[in-house]
Amino acid sequence: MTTPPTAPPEGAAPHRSGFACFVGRPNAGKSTLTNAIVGTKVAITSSKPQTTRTVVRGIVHRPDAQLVLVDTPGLHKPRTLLGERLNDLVVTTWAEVDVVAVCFPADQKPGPGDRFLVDELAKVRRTTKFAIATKTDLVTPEQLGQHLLAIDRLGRETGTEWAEIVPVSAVNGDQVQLLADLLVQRLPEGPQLYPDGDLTDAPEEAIVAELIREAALEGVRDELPHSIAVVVEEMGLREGRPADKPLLEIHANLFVERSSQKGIVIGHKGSRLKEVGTAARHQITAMLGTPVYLDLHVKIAKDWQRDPKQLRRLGF
Ligand SMILES: Nc1nc2c(ncn2[C@@H]2O[C@H](COP(=O)(O)OP(=O)(O)OP(=O)(O)O)[C@@H](O)[C@H]2O)c(=O)[nH]1
Repeated sequence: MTTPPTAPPEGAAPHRSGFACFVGRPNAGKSTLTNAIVGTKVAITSSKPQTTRTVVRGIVHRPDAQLVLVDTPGLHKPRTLLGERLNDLVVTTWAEVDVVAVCFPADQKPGPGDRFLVDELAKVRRTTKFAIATKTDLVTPEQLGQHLLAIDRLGRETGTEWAEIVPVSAVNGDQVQLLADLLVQRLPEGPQLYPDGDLTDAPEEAIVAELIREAALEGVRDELPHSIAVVVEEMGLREGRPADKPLLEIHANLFVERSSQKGIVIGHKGSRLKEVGTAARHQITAMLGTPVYLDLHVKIAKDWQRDPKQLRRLGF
């Protein structure tokens, strides 16, 4: 029997591929760790990731594996129905990835916010859970020991089984490679999900556009399966705001193909567009950590999916 050309050489470890996501309180060190694992160039793909509600933050390409790091919006104690629905969305995403890694900064004791997050995570049965003690360079070995014990305790108290508890410092690179290896070990066998070259610098505009598109598709996916495109026209911090009260101002256009679709997106007297705006705003705020002013306009780009010029304009 001949071996198919795609099979790994005999004795070689099988190629693995899959998704992991870092979660944790604001400032836990998630982005810095992502950068450390992926390399200096954090990447995002233009193609749609397999999981629907996530944004690809970076891709680790290795001969033996492809590890795709995705972002989910932050989890918050829900005060409103929308808040609850956003949290449900996060939990759904956790169920779609292979590993969720909770970051606990070593210079802070795990608190009620961490417990809430871990409690929610515990509901996601199948996904592998890692605990990461981040910023280990900021504490003494004794303090780190206490921290690891606290993480272990939190796991037991919430019924969460940590597959690994890994201390890392993204700043001095300590244990970052080990963490990458441990994550890869938990990925299923599978081919590369993205081509090697499929990386560009991560523009926050792309993330924002994707979040708006997701919000706009919510509930109308069947009616408008692929007809919505979003382009962020302008995005920047509003000038003249105090440093501790930044406001991210975003102007975006939502393109549909026909006027009937415009009606669906806008809704009765604009009610639906308002909901879309609110949901997107919450998502963007949760993702980027800055309060957002979002200005959304719906436009028709006739049959954009069939028009190469329009497609380019819309970033495809
Ligand atoms: N000393 C030290 N500082 C770190 C380390 N990792 C991150 N930091 C710092 O901690 C702060 C927060 O790091 P981020 O990576 O932005 O944290 P984050 O979890 O992505 O934050 P949000 O985007 O707010 O959720 C930054 O000032 C980092 O420089 C580390 O390993 N050691």
